[in-house]
Amino acid sequence: MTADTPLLDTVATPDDLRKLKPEQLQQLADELRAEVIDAVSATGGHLGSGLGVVELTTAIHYVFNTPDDKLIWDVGHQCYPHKILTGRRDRIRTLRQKDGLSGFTKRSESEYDPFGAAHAATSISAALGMAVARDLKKEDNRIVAVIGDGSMSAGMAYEAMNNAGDRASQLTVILNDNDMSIAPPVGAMSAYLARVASSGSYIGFRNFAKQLARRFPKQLEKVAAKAEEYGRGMVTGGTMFEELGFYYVGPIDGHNLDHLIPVLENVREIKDGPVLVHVVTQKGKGYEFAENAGDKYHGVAKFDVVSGKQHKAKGNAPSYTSVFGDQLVKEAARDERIVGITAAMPAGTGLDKFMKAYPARCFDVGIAEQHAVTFAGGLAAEGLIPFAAIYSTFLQRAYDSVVHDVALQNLPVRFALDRAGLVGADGATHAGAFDTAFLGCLPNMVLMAAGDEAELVHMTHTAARYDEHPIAFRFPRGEGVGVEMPETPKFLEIGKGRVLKEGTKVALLSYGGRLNECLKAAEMLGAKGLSTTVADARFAKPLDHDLVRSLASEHEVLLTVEEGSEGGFGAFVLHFLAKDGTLDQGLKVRTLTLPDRYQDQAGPRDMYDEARLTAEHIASCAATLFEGAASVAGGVA
Ligand SMILES: Cc1ncc(C[n+]2csc(CCOP(=O)(O)OP(=O)(O)O)c2C)c(N)n1
Ligand SMILES: CC(=O)[C@@H](O)[C@H](O)COP(=O)(O)O
Ligand SMILES: [Mg+2]
Repeated sequence: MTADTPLLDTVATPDDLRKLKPEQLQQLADELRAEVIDAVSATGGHLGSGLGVVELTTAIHYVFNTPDDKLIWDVGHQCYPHKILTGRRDRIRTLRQKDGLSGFTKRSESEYDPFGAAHAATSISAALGMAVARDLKKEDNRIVAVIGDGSMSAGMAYEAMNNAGDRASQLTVILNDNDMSIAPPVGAMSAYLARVASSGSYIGFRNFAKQLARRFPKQLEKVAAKAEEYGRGMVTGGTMFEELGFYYVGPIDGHNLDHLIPVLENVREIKDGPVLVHVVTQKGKGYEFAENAGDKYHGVAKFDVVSGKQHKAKGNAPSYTSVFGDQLVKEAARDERIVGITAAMPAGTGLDKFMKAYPARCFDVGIAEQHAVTFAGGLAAEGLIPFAAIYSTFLQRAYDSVVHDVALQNLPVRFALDRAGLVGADGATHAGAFDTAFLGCLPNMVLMAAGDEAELVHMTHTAARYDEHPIAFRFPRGEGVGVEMPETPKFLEIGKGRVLKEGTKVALLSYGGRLNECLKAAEMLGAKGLSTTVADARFAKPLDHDLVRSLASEHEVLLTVEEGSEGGFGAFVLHFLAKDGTLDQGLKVRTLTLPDRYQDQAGPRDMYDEARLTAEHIASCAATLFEGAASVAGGVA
């Protein structure tokens, strides 16, 4: 450890923290901040959000009796200071690495993480569930949820507040308002919070304590309470939360421990009903390079602490994200009906380029995937050509919108599904594992997966011109494989794959980003005398029946290979072969998919190795089958 942290060195758990005097807490917070910066400089990860909640984390653990009192972080990307204070400091430099600490809160990791997260806006619902469970069990602990202003743009937060505001259960929601999401925040709610935060000076804790004394424990008369509510609303602007049934407190300077601690101490005494504490913080606080950066160092590579310079590896090929973003801009120049939609991820999805080129045609709807999809449905219904660019994992949020609002009505929404397959350091919560399985069962959907970055150009072009059905195309995180890029994009024939290499004994049928591994596996098999065909299915739906049939009938072994879960492409191929009668003729067929479990974070290569989806594993599976074994050791069933 390089940071000088004499006080922090005495704090292994919140119990130690609670033995400190209040006047020692700022020093502790300063040391904690230095430790976070130092650790993340060595691991990379989410930095700005954690730096912004150093004082808040310190204050919460000081005031609340964690882990008996339950602390639930929304998303969990800001939880590194929390991990350091809750017995995990000795492993903090293993963050996001194989066998190391998760980058998010995780139940299996610590009793101080009562609810796992990584997707936004789950905290209030989970906290309310815990509060109600506590009441039913007649226990007496406190439940605290911390949610960011960006995550407050998600519908689930309001569904939860609507439910909580109607109940008498103790629940504290801390709104951590740093006026930032991943990108600058958007929407009317964000504007409202900005107005509240700037509407007057931060509420002093003395003033606040007086308010509390007036309201608790003796309930005010209904009319008097109403009057007080509106009076406070005019001063602080928190009326909206009050209308939802929350007792609103704030805004409070979230970096001022002298304010935070007494306010939280008072809030801790409130035993009836939900309270919302609005704290204002600065993302990246205390590290000038983060404070000054446009993205506030939301997510960083390893970096040099003194210069702030990140060690970003120079790619050998363009990233899939940038290939998609560039091609969409080209398509948009040709057809002004093309519009783009992102749910708070303009840079991550590559739509930032489109947004810059066509600001009036690009919509950041906030962290609202469900709305994004139905909104795209509305655009499509009126004849526009919407591209909903959403990470595979976040589309999970929007499943009914895809089914009910798009597929069932056969509206030609284009889904650009980035981060398909394993993503590395973000681990299981962010793996794009399931989209082929959950989209492929829907009538009307057309599904494509890009085998390389040139294919992604063609698929973006194809999606832009195809309007018979909703169409989704998936592509991996990170850089492409380095293939030559096409000068002119092609319109791909719907439901037709291609053969890249012809052989006679083994057929490898790839769907998506494992294509290059299949080509390498074919070389390995060739060296063993097993002549191998490699085909790229391009489409999971409609499936290329002629291609599948010919691969099945002209080879002794057929492997399907995909970066997706069971129940996806391989299952569709097997289903077709079974219906077609081809399976009755002695073909040896295996479906290579991600394993049927959630894989912890590691480098992507290691994760694919563990999933047995590298060239070596593919070749070994085929060779073993060819030699007559029924399955491959380790269990590709
Ligand atoms: C459902 C979902 N959509 C998108 C994301 C990606 N994402 C992670 S953090 C984040 C911004 C969160 O902003 P906020 O809650 O204000 O936290 P801050 O980083 O500002 O502390 C987004 C969009 C996600 N984790 N979950
Ligand atoms: C916490 C979160 O959901 C995002 O910050 C995510 O980690 C970004 O992932 P990418 O780095 O793949 O864009
Ligand atoms: Mg924020």
